[in-house]
Amino acid sequence: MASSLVESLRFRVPWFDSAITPANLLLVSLGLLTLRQIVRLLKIYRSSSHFPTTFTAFQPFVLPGLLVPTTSWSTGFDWHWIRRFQTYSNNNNETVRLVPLLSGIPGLWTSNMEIGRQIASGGHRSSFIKPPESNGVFLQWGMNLAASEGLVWRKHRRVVGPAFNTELYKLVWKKTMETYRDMVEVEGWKNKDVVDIPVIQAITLKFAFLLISSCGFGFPSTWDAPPQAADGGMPVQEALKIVADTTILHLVVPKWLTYLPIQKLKDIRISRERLSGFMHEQVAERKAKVAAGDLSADAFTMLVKANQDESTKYQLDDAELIGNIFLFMFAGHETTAHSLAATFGYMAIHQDIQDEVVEQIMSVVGPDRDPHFDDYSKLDKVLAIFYEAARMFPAGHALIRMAEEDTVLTIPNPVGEEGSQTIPIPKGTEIIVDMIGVQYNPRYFPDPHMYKPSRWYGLPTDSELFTAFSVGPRACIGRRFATVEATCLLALLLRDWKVLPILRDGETKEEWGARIMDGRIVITLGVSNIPIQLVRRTRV
Ligand code: HEM
Repeated sequence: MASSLVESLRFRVPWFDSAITPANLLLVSLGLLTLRQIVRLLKIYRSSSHFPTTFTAFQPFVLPGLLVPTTSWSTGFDWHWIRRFQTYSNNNNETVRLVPLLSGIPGLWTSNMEIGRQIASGGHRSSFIKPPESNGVFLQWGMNLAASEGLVWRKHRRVVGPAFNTELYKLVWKKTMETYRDMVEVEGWKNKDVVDIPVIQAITLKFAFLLISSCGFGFPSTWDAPPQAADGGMPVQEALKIVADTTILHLVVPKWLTYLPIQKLKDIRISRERLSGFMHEQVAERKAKVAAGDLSADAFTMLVKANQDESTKYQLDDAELIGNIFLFMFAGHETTAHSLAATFGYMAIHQDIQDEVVEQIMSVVGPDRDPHFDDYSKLDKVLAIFYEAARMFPAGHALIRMAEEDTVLTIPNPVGEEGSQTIPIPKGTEIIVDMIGVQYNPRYFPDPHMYKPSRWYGLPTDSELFTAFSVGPRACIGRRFATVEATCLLALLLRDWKVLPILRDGETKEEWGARIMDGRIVITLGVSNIPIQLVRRTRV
């Protein structure tokens, strides 16, 4: 059939033979692909016409949109933070369609968590997946829980799930206490009554890093510089720090550049080589220890144990085990540190809330004894100040998904109207659960712009009413790790110190708050640099 068509064309079109060149075939194929893409985009565009449209120059989160700041005509990577009070209220809808005119594809952005639940809560049968291109940052060490989908995700979840257990959380509690004491000693706060901290993030980032190092990787870690390696090479703790700090750089720097005699670039390669060798040795060592029943409670050992306990069909290989351990570093380090920093910022502004929380710490723990892991669930006001800061600055600010097949969404009617509507969603539609939009949605939070930890008082610790860790099977597996660490650190620090803002001349606390408590997105959402002062509390 095809050959007779070619023959008849050859007969009727004299220049036919000379027209079939590789270049022309390539052009025609490209044309057909472009046409297919246009038809697909039109289908997505038409099907989402249910929602109000915001036009923009570029799609955010994708080059060149990533490089263009948010302005009135363009949505940069932080547009959902900058326009958090306008996007949904101006459109009178909890979901909007963002249509890029110059580059990118149209996408839906929603601030409604019932829609979010349908899209992002996952499980292995979901019609929505994370677009593969959004997983680059997670995939530098091996397949893992966050980057996988479907049955592969289920396999990872079966092994990773049991590693997050009470023994691990007790270890987090213990290491938080040790690290706090170590920090006070090394920073020289022990003999001071007033400590000025120009950027609290320098402290919280280091703290969260050491906690992941010790409780995730099982590395001995101290607030002081890491001990020198016996072989004179780069200490593994230092290698881990460089790896954590250069994640993005490693994605964009070509490998050959890391062979140039520029120390910073060389370090990217050397730290990775050092850690890779070390981690493979560690897997072997831990397998032997687990087999001998010699267990420590860090997530790495627990992961190896959970893997050994699985039937062979579901076991992860060494690269996948290592991929998951590094995932804990990427997913759990900055997120926890930023949320802690925001908590300190709000404590500095709200002395009344700080006093109320210290009262609870005193009544549960008392003035002198070490807090116990059993105190965790009783310190609900301490957890609440962390939750409320994490609500106002949700570190995981956007859950990006794509429809893997033609499907439907149930859209709840506006507040005050019963019922919902079902709308079709064609394959390929990108939907973003705007976690900033969700956390500032008045449907869920009256006065969403106000810091009110009392919203969370008395809430069971794992309640899904708190949504900044996401919800459902695909919610944050490190939630309890983060909240146990935060509760213990805040209880210790607030019991010893009063947190105050470092004000400029003539500045009020409110002005300080307006100047300082602004969002900054570098992969995760955090607050801009927060300067605080600690003043030792006098005990009566
Ligand atoms: C305040 C701190 C944290 C916040 C706000 C946070 C937030 C989130 C959110 C919103 C998700 C869902 C992402 C998505 O579906 O696209 C997530 C997933 C995840 N988080 Fe966290 N996280 C925090 C701390 C941690 C910690 C401490 C760890 C590990 C020790 C961790 C490990 C993970 C992992 C492994 C996933 C992927 C789960 C899966 O795909 O099944 N997170 N986190």
